[in-house]
Amino acid sequence: MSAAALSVETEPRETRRASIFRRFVRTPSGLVSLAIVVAIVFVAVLAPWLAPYDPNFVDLANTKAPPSAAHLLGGDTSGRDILSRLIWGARTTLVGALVTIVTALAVGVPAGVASGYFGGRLDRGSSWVSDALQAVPGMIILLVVASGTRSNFGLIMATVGILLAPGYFRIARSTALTIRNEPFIDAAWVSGLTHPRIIVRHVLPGVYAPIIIQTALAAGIAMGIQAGLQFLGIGVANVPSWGAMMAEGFRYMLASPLLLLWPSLVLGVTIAALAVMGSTLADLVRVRTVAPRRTVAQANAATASAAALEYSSAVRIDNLKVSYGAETGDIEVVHGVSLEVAPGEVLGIVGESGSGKSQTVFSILDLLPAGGACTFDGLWIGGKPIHGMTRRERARLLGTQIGYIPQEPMSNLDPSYTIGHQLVEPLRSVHRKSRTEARSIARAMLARVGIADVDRVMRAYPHQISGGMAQRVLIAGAIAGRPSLLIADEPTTALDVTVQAEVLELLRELQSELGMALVLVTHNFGVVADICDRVVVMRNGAIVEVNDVRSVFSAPQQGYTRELISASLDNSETRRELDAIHAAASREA
Ligand SMILES: Nc1ncnc2c1ncn2[C@@H]1O[C@H](COP(=O)(O)OP(=O)(O)OP(=O)(O)O)[C@@H](O)[C@H]1O
Repeated sequence: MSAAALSVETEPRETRRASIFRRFVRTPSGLVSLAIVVAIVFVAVLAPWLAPYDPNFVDLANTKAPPSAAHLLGGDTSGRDILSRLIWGARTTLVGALVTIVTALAVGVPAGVASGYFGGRLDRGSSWVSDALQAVPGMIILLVVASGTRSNFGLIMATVGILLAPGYFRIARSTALTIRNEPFIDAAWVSGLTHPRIIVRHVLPGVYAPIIIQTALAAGIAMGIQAGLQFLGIGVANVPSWGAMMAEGFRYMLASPLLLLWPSLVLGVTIAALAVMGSTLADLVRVRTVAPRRTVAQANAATASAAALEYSSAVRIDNLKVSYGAETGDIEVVHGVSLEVAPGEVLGIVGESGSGKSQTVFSILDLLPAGGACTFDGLWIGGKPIHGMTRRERARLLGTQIGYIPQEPMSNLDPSYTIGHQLVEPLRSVHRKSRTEARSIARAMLARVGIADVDRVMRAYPHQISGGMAQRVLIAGAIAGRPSLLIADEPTTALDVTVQAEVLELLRELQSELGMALVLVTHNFGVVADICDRVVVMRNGAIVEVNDVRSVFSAPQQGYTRELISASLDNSETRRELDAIHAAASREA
């Protein structure tokens, strides 16, 4: 591992946002639409200074007058200056759209994010409400609200916001659902972050781009609805509005077509500019869409019959059973597994694919996939009984007492944040360190796991570092809280052969230096021989053999264990072989 692996230049988050803005204004459609929207906002804000006349000032000599030097757009049917009314109408239109958007955002986004993130009954309930809202006839609701509130325009526009909220709900829900299933969310949870913090730090940044796009489009829709209502005569008569001007123009369309043309033109151009702005942004912003992986499941309450005894073990689980619901009934995939790891001991859990290794450690971590449920007679972590604890209490052990190193390093890091941020955040929120202290611990941890160029890695985004480096970063994060138990689920499987040896060596060093118990899930007996004190062999969801490593190799009790050992040693490199490969590679370099 060297700093050379960090060849790509680092690009801070702000720079990326700035580059989207630059690309947006470089496209002709982006530049023109933005210029129009900014101009309308400018006119609305400065209406009292820009309007040449009072918008309600009646000059009978100016009735239906054509454009002139004194009245650039002419006069309306009451002799009021059309330009002044259009300028003030911009203000009414923008304020109305703002009320709608703020309401729709405030209702739709939190509900959508919570629904997608937490799922379950909350999701079903909120989705039902959202579908119901979409099914109601909006115009009738608006007319009822208008008559019931004596045309209170603020309330009417807020009602439009509620009717538009399902659009925001759907976008926020689907984005949160996608992000929720990313491994880095589980990794954040395992590092001890709370749900609100994960939502704010990891989910909302993914939601904001599609929401901005939706807002541009919804603002146009809100203006259209507002004009439609004003066209029907809903609104305050002495407040100039584009919709009311259109209604008046419509009545005199044949005799004085300009009366209809001006308000239609400004409304049409504004809505079109917002629509173009939204679609240009949508083209530029790449919204992450990743296939769902796994979600945290509700573990069944333990059928804990064991007394609340304390043990001196780092972890002990008795009679673990894991099952998944299927149409034909529950399918049990782990059948009564019991194991115990002493403080400072390294236990390997080995077995072929599908033997139940990951399900066993996920049960200990309370991270079973959706649909999975586990029962056990007792679970103790750090000697303390865990059965009977709430999920929240169990979650507090993650990142403090238990560290977790996942299989795929890259997908367990949030691509939107720098490595430094992802290491510092749990230290600040879980371990209550100050920013400076957290940064210095993160730097020290990175140096400890063998990262040469700590400063650059702190500033780098996950895609700018290699897989081996990402795994070192995750190891640094897992040990930062000084856990007494470290669980590593095939931590080297996704890495190059040469890097695998280095990462194993690092794990071994850290384990003995920090005196942690280590549970290492692997399918490779070479890894077991290299690092473990004791090994549990699993097959078809059950333990078939438990022994110390020396005995397992010298006198395996089961034919299955013998097969696994010979398959591992035939097909894959032991660490010594890996070391030899690595040494040769270094000599050549
Ligand atoms: N989400 C799920 N739904 C249903 N069954 C599952 C699910 N996840 C795992 N299983 C089943 O549980 C059993 C044990 O899987 P587990 O992931 O623990 O295997 P493993 O030994 O860790 O394998 P690998 O080395 O491939 O990760 C398998 O039969 C698998 O099909």
